[in-house]
Amino acid sequence: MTSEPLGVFHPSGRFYRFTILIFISLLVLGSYFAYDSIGALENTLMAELHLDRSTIGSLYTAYSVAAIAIVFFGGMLYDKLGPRKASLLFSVLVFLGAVIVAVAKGKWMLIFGRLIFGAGSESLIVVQSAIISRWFKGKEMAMAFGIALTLSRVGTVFSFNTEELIADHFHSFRVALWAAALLCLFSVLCNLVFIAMDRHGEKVLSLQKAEAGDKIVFSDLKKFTSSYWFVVLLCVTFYSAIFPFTALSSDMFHDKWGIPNVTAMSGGFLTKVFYNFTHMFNTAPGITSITIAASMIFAPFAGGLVDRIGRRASLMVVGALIMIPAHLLLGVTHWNPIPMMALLGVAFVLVPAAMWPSVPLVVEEKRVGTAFGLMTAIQNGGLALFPLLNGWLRDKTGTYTSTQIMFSGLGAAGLLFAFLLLRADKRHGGVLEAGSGAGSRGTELQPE
Ligand SMILES: N[C@@H](Cc1c[nH]cn1)C(=O)NCC(=O)O
Repeated sequence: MTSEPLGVFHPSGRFYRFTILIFISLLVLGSYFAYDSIGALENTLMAELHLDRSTIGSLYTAYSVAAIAIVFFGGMLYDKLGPRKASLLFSVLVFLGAVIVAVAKGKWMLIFGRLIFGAGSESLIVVQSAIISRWFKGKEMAMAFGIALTLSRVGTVFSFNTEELIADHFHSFRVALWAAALLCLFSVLCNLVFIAMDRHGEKVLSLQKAEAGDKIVFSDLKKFTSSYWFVVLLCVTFYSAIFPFTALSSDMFHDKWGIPNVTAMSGGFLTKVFYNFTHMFNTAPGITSITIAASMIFAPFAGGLVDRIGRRASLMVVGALIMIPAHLLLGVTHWNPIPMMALLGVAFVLVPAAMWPSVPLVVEEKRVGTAFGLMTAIQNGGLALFPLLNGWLRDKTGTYTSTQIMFSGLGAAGLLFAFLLLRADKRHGGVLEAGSGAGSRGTELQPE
């Protein structure tokens, strides 16, 4: 009997797998754009809505508080709906939250919008991680995470480089916030394509029904090894020194170095966008986005490298180490900030590329959902606290020196956790340091 050749677009093939990856990545494009639209528009928002920096920080805090609550209590919802319906529900929440932010008349409505937005957005990111693990298990997993990060970062980089421009061009910051909401709607449409492809793939490949992504199963907590906990601790310290920093860094570049928010340029809107991108190093939000652009460009290559050489814990050590001088020099010197932002960019390439794909390697397969959910909840604890502290310290002291020392300290704590991870991984057989072929999925791991 001759077997039918499988088409190029068969769910078991690479082409199908990577196409589905594109849509699962675009699922969060809008939310990444909208997440940082606050940071990108901070000077305009502060002027137009009479907000202080602590309030800008509190908009990030509201996002993370909602995220922590939903990740802990949203488990039942996942159980009932499954990730496809849940992803749809959460992407609609993201869109709704972005709309509320766009129409908000003052601080409290903005905070309410960010709460709704955060509840949807972080859950969507966890579903995304669980789906990537499911489609790329034992395949190009770190590279897949890298590609997903790249497409997410496109949202962030565009946010920092177009939002002020949109507000400036249309003489209204609301148009810029509506642009963010529209992009969230685009992500809802991408979600529909992903759902169709995932359902088809599941049927054709007789895949196990997709499990709930992020339900926290409390009895699982004591089953996790120290390697997992060190990854989580590094995650919270590392990201607390990145996103809360970028939330206000455009203001720092404007305030401390006098760098403008948009380039003075006449012409049509698209000409201005193009000019702004090509002169990214001349604007405060553009300089903020250097770090993110580095991660956007290099994440898939770093992921491919991690798949091949392993050395995940060592790369996390290097990334955390680089962060310490980069933040410190931004705080205590008046040197050109671009090289420091580039250094932070290197850290932002290395650590996420090695960290997120490490999770499925250090926990048992059936606990991957819990592991990602818990890590996201704890990460958001830092993302809730540090933007507030950043804004508060800046408002109190009148400079960003103390906040930069704080971020540098977070880098030092991250370095300590990365070293402890390296040591714990040695004890657990070096699964994180192993390259392709040599690494196991850690199913034999036992709690200490
Ligand atoms: N939990 C997110 C936070 C975020 C940033 N922008 C939108 N949400 C996260 O940490 N994602 C991983 C990453 O490296 O961006």
